[in-house]
This record gives sequence, structure tokens and C-alpha cells, in this order.
Amino acid sequence: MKQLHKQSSVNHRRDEEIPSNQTPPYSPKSLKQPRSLPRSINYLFKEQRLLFILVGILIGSTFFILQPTLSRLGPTEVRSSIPRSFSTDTNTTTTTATISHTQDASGSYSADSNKPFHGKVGRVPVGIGRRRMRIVVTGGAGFVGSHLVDKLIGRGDEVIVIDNFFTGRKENVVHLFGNPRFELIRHDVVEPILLEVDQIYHLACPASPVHYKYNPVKTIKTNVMGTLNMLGLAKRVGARFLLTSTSEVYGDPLQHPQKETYWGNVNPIGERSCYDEGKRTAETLTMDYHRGAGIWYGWLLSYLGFLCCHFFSRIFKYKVT
Ligand SMILES: O=C(O)[C@H]1O[C@H](OP(=O)(O)OP(=O)(O)OC[C@H]2O[C@@H](n3ccc(=O)[nH]c3=O)[C@H](O)[C@@H]2O)[C@H](O)[C@@H](O)[C@@H]1O
Repeated sequence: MKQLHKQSSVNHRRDEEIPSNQTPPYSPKSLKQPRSLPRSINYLFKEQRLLFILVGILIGSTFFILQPTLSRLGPTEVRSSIPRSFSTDTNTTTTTATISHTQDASGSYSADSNKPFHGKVGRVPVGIGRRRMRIVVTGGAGFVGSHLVDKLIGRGDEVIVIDNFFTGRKENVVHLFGNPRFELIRHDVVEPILLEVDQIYHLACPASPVHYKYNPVKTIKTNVMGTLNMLGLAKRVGARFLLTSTSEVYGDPLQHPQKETYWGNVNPIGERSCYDEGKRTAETLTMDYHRGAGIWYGWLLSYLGFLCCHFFSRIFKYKVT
């Protein structure tokens, strides 16, 4: 303690030794006289100053002309090298969309490389575009879901994907990692989740017979409890809701093609019922929430047609009330 005290007193003395008049006394600058015009022009022409100014202007303009192009190539808008095709007609109440893909024997997908990507990412000036929406897509890492997510991100919305990766793959959405408008949550829809969103696209469900028959009880649980949870969320936060149903809800139909007024020819106890009846119940729940809670809803029926073992196309019929 004593030593410290000594040290501080020494420092104090040193401070005292510093001469107080080190900084020169303040002397106000004499006021500058405004330059005359010929002198300014002379100044510009000396030492090639005008040339340097012109070169500077040229570099600046080149940067601002090229900047929009460069930003489109930036990391946030980097698109998958896989071209995708998805078109919707939002001006009418009926929307059709087609997706063409090839599927390899292992069940992994790659898009038809001849198809151009129509979902152009354009720059919308601030204040002109519509309000950005926050959308949750369940099953967004799956085949249909990942294309839907691309479309939504492409039009400028924020997307939260919820998926338990039962059949979905991170590879389907990996090109969106790092995009500030994209989030991925590993979550099973049979458990409730609370998110603040404007719209819910509910796609989570094993879709192929191999997968939905693997654990039939889980399949129907996903359809019933998962849909209930998502409808509950929609009611709570006032979100619009879209359910992906299936043409399988008609069972073994006696009508071809099936109209939405047709109720089907179904088997509630067969091996496929976990999927068919699960989707039927999901439709029932959606309509009941719509009637009871006034949720705006839509549904998407998918018709799967195998053209050959490695190629298939799907046509979706989307009806919004
Ligand atoms: O053809 C149809 O009718 C089906 O089309 C799509 O299914 P799809 O994209 O073809 O199938 P997957 O690629 O297997 O995608 C389903 C997604 O749901 C996810 N999932 C599945 C099951 C589950 O319990 N939770 C869950 O998040 C899977 O991991 C996967 O990402 C829809 O997602 C299904 O709801 C619809 O029944």
C-alpha cells in the first residue's frame, strides 16, 4: 500500500514538472479572400486536375451503372443451379401450376435442365411493391414444398420452413441457406409451435405409399394432429391457411375426372387409409375451422401420373374460396 502511495505521489510530482505553456498561444487565422473566377479556372487546369476529376466521374458512373447487375449476382439472391418451373395465375380464383422433374432410382430429384426458371427475381422499388409476408411452409424440405419455398422467396416473402426430415432433404433448400429471408426449423408438426406469420402452407406429410405405410399410425397422427396444430396457429395469429390434399381422398373413384363436388368411393379400413382418411380428416378440420373461426383457406389437390419409371409430372388444382 505504502509503495503504491509513494508511486502515486511521484507521479503527481512529475505532473507538476510538465511545463504548462507547451501549446502555442491561439492566434486566429486571417479571413480568406474569395478567389476570383480566372484564378479558380487556372487552379483547375494546373497539374492535370481537370483530367483527374473527369476520370473520377467516369469511374463513379460506371460503378452505379453496374451496381444493380452485381447485386443480383450477390449471395442473397444466389439461385440453385437447378432450373425450376412453377407458374401461378393469381388474378383468378383458380390457379394451376406444373412442375416437371426427373426422379432417380434412389428417390432423389433433379429438375429437367431444359426448363427455364420463370420465377425472375426483380428489384422492386421501395414503396411500390406489396407488403412482404412472413409465411410458414410445413414439409418445405420435400419435393413440392421446396419448389413452393423457392417461388415464395423469389417473389420477396420471408419463409420459415418446418420439417422433421422424414422424407425431406436439406439439399432441397440448401441454396437458400444464408438468405436473410429464409429460416429452417427441424420440428414435427404433431407438436404445437407458436410463430408470428401471415400465411401457413401446410404440406408436411409422407406422400408415397412406401413412406406412409411405414408407420401408418404416425401418418394419420401427422395428418390429424399436425393439421390441428397448424389450424390452431392460423386461428391464433389470424393467418391464411393452405392445405395440400390429394386425389386419394376420392378412394377408388367411380367418376373420372373427379369434380370437387364428388365425395368419392372410399375404404376407411384399408392399408392406404392412414393417408387417404388422414387427408380427408385434414380437409374436414380445415372446413370446420373455416366455418367456425373464419379462417381463409385453400386446398391443393395433386394428381400424380407416372409417364415412365424415371419421369413424372404433377398437375395441381388450387382452389381458393
Ligand atoms: O402428392 C401429394 O399428394 C403430396 O404432395 C406433397 O408431398 P411431396 O412433396 O411429394 O412429398 P415429400 O417430398 O415426401 O415431402 C413431404 C415433406 O413433409 C415432411 N414431413 C413428413 C412427415 C412428417 O411427419 N413431417 C414432415 O415434416 C417430409 O420430411 C418432407 O419434407 C405434399 O407435401 C403432401 O402433403 C401431399 O400429400
